[in-house]
Amino acid sequence: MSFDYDLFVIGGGSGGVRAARIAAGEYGARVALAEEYRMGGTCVIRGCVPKKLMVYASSVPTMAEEARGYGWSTEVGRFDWQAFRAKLEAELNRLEAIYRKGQTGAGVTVHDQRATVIGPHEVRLADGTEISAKHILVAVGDVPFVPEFEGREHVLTSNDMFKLDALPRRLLIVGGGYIAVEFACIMEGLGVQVTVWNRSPLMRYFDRECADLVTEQMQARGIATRIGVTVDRVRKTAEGLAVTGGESTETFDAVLYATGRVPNTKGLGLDAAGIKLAVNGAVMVDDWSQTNVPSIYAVGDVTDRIALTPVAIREGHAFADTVFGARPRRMDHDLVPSAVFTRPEFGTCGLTEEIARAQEEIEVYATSFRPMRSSFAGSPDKVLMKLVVSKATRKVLGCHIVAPDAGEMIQLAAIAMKMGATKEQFDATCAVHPTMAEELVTLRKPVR
Ligand SMILES: Cc1cc2nc3c(=O)[nH]c(=O)nc-3n(C[C@H](O)[C@H](O)[C@H](O)COP(=O)(O)OP(=O)(O)OC[C@H]3O[C@@H](n4cnc5c(N)ncnc54)[C@H](O)[C@@H]3O)c2cc1C
Ligand SMILES: NC(=O)c1ccc[n+]([C@@H]2O[C@H](COP(=O)([O-])OP(=O)(O)OC[C@H]3O[C@@H](n4cnc5c(N)ncnc54)[C@H](O)[C@@H]3O)[C@@H](O)[C@H]2O)c1
Repeated sequence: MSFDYDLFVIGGGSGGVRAARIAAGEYGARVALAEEYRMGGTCVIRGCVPKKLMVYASSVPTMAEEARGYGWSTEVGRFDWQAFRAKLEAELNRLEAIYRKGQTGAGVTVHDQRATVIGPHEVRLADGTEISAKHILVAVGDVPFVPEFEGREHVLTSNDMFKLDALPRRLLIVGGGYIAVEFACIMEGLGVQVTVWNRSPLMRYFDRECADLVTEQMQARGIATRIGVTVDRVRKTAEGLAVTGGESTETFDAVLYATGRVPNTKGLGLDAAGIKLAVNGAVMVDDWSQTNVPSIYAVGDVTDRIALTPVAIREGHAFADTVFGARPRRMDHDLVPSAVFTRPEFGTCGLTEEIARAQEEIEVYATSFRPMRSSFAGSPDKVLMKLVVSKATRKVLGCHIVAPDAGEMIQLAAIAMKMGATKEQFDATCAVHPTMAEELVTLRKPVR
């Protein structure tokens, strides 16, 4: 049977572009890709990249404060959101062009429109064109989830945060995961009065001690938090958006919902093609990212495994190696490190103390202190370095860091953990002095 292409990729985000580029560029496959919005996907256009640039912008007042602590007579001045937004848009256009060039340069045919699946080897583009392919890769990502309540149409999602006409004076953020706490710190840094409402403690699935320290420091910076509350309704009034949760009503200029994301499979034709979906719409795949329909694979957030860009990229790459490169490779989802870009940052890899303790006997090594840099500047900020160690094997099961640049530090600690390093091997590594990270190799006695 002959097909128009060897591979048709639906979605030009982290997972899709990597798979398409490797299949076409390295293995010579005939590949087409459809993207309905902007090339690069969530990470490049409305996720990691613009978010991190906003993190940098929002960190400047803290830097200025610190500079004063070091003897500089500096004032931070006024933040110009319009100027920043114009630069951000130019940067995203530049990156989008690079991603597009990466595809066309590798020989991928790009269709700038929506595609849906109409059979095991067939897709239909929004303009009605039908295309056949030996393999189809579903890499459509996920979309913000906003629960049902009265006034839901008045709230924003993370997609809107990069395009605001003006910064709100008073912002309510609902949720307590990555997106909620990152935007809380960003907006506070940009001068917005921020309140966070969540039904459970912030960063619930993270190491409790670390999540609590990040929460305390967010509160110390002036971010108001209300835990154990859900929103009943949002009403537009002359003063702003009146939000009612439980007994009380407060008024804000904008409300951001960051209550998770759901797989983007609505209307994609997957059930009609016989593909098994989970209850939340996620595409069910095996370790090779293959669905129950052998010609159709899926990678990235749409599979609801670990929703991070480097994971989507590796799943896409492993798929291309396996199917087109005759190099069978599976993505290893164990010990994937990540960072929450709060202020201070929170880097994490492996098991939380709570999960590890439920599984086996452990020792916990931890230290919390005011680092030299902030202590000299007169800032109360504290850092926390923590190792969770198996009593039986001595392996470091979890490493959790709350500190400026914790994302950079956890990347390196994760290499040792992936190699199976024991606590004694961490200890055998000589410290770099004076640094914060040296504490990771000088934690002598367990605290628990
Ligand atoms: C605010 C925010 C911040 C984030 N920060 C980080 C971070 O700091 N670090 C990190 O690792 N991860 C971060 N993430 C998560 C990261 O962005 C995702 O894990 C990653 O983008 C997933 O890649 P993907 O290929 O699965 O999907 P996506 O990148 O979402 O790509 C899917 C693409 O498919 C397109 N599409 C969908 N349906 C169709 C269709 N039918 N036809 C054609 N095209 C279609 C979409 O337009 C989209 O471009 C963040 C996410 C958000 C929302
Ligand atoms: N730095 C990073 O790596 C980074 C940054 C942003 C996003 N991401 C990825 O994107 C994913 C999505 O982020 P997110 O913050 O939207 O989701 P999340 O799953 O991290 O957090 C969702 C939050 O919403 C709350 N919630 C869920 N349903 C609710 C409801 N019906 N009513 C009230 N509250 C509700 C949950 O209790 C939780 O606090 C993350 O899991 C992560 O994988 C990663």
